[in-house]
Amino acid sequence: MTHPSGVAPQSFWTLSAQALCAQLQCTAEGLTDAEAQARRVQFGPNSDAPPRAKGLLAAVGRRLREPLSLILLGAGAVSVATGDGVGGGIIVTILGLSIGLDTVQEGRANRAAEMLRRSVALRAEVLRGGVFRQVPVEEVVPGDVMRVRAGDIIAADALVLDSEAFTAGEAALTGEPYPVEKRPGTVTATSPGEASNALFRGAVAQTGEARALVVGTGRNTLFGAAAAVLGEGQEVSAFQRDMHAFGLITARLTLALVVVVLATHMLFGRQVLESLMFAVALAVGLTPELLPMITTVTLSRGALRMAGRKVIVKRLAAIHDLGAMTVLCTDKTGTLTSAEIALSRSLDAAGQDDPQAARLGAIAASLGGDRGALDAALLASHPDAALGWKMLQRHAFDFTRRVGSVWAEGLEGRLLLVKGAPEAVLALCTRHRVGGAEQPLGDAGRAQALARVHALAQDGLRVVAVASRKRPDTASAEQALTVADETDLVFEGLCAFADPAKPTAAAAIARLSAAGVRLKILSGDDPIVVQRLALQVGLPADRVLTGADVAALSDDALAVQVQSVDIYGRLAPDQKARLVRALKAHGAVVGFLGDGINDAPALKVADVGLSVEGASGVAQAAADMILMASDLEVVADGVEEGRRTFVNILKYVRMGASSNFGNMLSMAVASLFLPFLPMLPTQILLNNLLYDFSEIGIPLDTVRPEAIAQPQVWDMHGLLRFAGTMGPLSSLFDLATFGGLLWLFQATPEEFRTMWFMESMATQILVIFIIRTRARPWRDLAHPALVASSLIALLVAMALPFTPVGAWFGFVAPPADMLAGMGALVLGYLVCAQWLKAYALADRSSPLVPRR
Ligand SMILES: Nc1ncnc2c1ncn2[C@@H]1O[C@H](COP(=O)(O)OP(=O)(O)OP(=O)(O)O)[C@@H](O)[C@H]1O
Ligand SMILES: [Mg+2]
Repeated sequence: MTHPSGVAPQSFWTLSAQALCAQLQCTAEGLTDAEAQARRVQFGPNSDAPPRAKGLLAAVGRRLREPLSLILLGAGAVSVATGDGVGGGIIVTILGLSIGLDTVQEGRANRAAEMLRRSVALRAEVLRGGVFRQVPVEEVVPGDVMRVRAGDIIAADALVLDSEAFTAGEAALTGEPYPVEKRPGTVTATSPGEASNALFRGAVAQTGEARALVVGTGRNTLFGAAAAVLGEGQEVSAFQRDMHAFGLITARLTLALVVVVLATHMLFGRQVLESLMFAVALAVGLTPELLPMITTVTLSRGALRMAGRKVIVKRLAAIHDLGAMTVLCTDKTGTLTSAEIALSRSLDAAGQDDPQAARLGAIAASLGGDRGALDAALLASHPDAALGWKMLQRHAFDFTRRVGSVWAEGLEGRLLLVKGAPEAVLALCTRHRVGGAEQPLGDAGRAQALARVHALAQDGLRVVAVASRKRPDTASAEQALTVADETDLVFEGLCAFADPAKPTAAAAIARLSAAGVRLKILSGDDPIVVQRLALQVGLPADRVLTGADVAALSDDALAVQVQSVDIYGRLAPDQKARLVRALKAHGAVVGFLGDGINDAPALKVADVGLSVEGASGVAQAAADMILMASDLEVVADGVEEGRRTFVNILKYVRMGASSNFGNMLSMAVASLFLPFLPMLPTQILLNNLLYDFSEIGIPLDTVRPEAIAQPQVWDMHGLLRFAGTMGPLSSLFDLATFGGLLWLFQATPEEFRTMWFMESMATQILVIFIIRTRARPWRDLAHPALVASSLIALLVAMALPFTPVGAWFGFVAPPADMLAGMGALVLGYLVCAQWLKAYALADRSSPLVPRR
């Protein structure tokens, strides 16, 4: 078999199909399963990125290479070398345990998320063993015969074998702004822009259908990099940025603290190795090393729960964005309406009921239609309309001009059939058909026709106008149709479609609005139809903007208008995206829900792109989540899950920012004044491991409805306020502990360390039950898993000093009076924390919280 580089991707279109088949050792009949399998091995998966090492070993290796792990390993080795075998063993064991805990948890979470992602992976249709089958895009191999239809993203570089009205949008690849017609044939030009017989991976099929021979896959394609739309390469979300910023702050604080501690110890002439180990242990204690794991586990758990509620998450971080969403923009058809559009009336140019307009429309839909609902409804009304007709040329429906045409030959001779939005089509008509005869159409006639459209729209009917024209016989069938052909038309009549509101829509909108999510309709349809629908589903519809209005507004003016206007009609695809951008500019977190080719730009721009199963490939590729049922109820469910997920992540962050951080800080400070170390390095590491263990139940924790009633945004100020309140509280009790141990009980260094270990474990672990909720702890019970992980960790910490194992760590069994004192302090701390919590968690007045 020839290597892929045997086919020069730069100019494969200059070769014939036979020549390419010979090179690729295949036929135009496609591959068998066995051949495809072998080629998959030989050529690799059809994806942009080289497969990342995902094995267990790789995951462990990644963690071992982190600076803290390396330092710990070094510290362990030094301990062993200096004769402290037990100390070295403990360090390495603790490191191993914490890496193991992390890897297992995260690995499981990642696998679950990956399975979900795969279930909605884009598919391509290829000929295998003689029949067309849907396979994941990754499995397309050179030699496959692939079928591409309107709305698909083209999965591989391929040579067209046959095509029907097929056009492809290559704007992102070649820069050609308009869809280009693709048909079989020979091309001598080497420039890809002129390769009218070639399909390129990453282009978008706009209309029609084609079969093509795959010649290049994955990175062995002409525009491999530009085709990243197919892959999972994704921008960093606001949530990931915030998490990263938080990580950076803690890392800097940790580093500063460690340097200060180390320098001071040196200055005081303490033992170098011991001071170093102490500083390293502090750093380990301070680092929220579980944050990535907790985040991944919580998010993937959220993704699983969402899957149970019919939302499949493609990009995990988008779960948080969904919970933070303040505005949801949606397309109209299919989400607010049932999408089972049916033709309800066909009118002639004079407004009389007459099937001719629908019949002509059905011919055009049948010969050169898209996979949209309107064409489907036309076809359903006249299934046999196109019998005896054949298409010569077509000009693809253009969502910006809202006109499309087909040049067809049939019973009535050669006719150009044009259909589209009434105002657009009527503007191109100079005549209309009255009683079978063509008559001039003046401004008055056009106004009459538009008034009829208006009346139909008032009844909630969407209207499409149909026009025709004889094309001069001199025009050759080869000559492509252009905009210039769509002039001087004869207005044939109107087709009106019923597209009733979904019965569930109003309730779902009310639910979203109660949850702080404002809905806006961004439609390409007639503003009157959109407005009527808005009223039916309970949206304020007193003001409506059209595409023309939007185009006339400056960015600044638009940013103001979008705040108050919720209904938009006659929008072009890029205007949908512009509105989303305008909303984002004002700090809204914007979701977009849509299913069409015309929705893809807006889906990409939105913070959360939502699409529907069965939507066009471009829309699905641009989306972050796929709804398995096109229903706003499902979105509302997803929003809840997104918020629940975020609340749990925040619990972990808050824990780190208060008790844990406070304890480590107190220890660092104490080490400067005490004549001995307040805790041994191995004890700190153990402390940290047990604390980490206590928190692995957080992703499962329950969340009360009132905690997720409003959009959740990451609020750095709120977090600082929290840390600034709870941190000092923790330090206060640490001071009390130190003082009590030193002066009241005159504890030995060993007793001091043991007590301080026990006290800090108890406070750190137990405070989760206070922090996790705004309510009283006993009114909002934690999930059993969190209770279990916390209590187990606590039990181990409390029992250890009384066991022989404790002695390895340098613990001693403390006397009863010290224990009683400690119990009282822990209780006091928890009571104070509960009391201060209301202040620390006070509602922030963030500008991101939406108006109700
Ligand atoms: N296949 C078609 N043939 C003729 N006209 C069409 C066709 N598709 C769309 N149109 C016209 O273009 C307009 C905009 O298209 P469409 O309504 O699909 O946009 P949209 O933004 O997806 O709308 P919606 O919000 O209803 O989903 C339609 O109202 C109709 O007038
Ligand atoms: Mg639509």
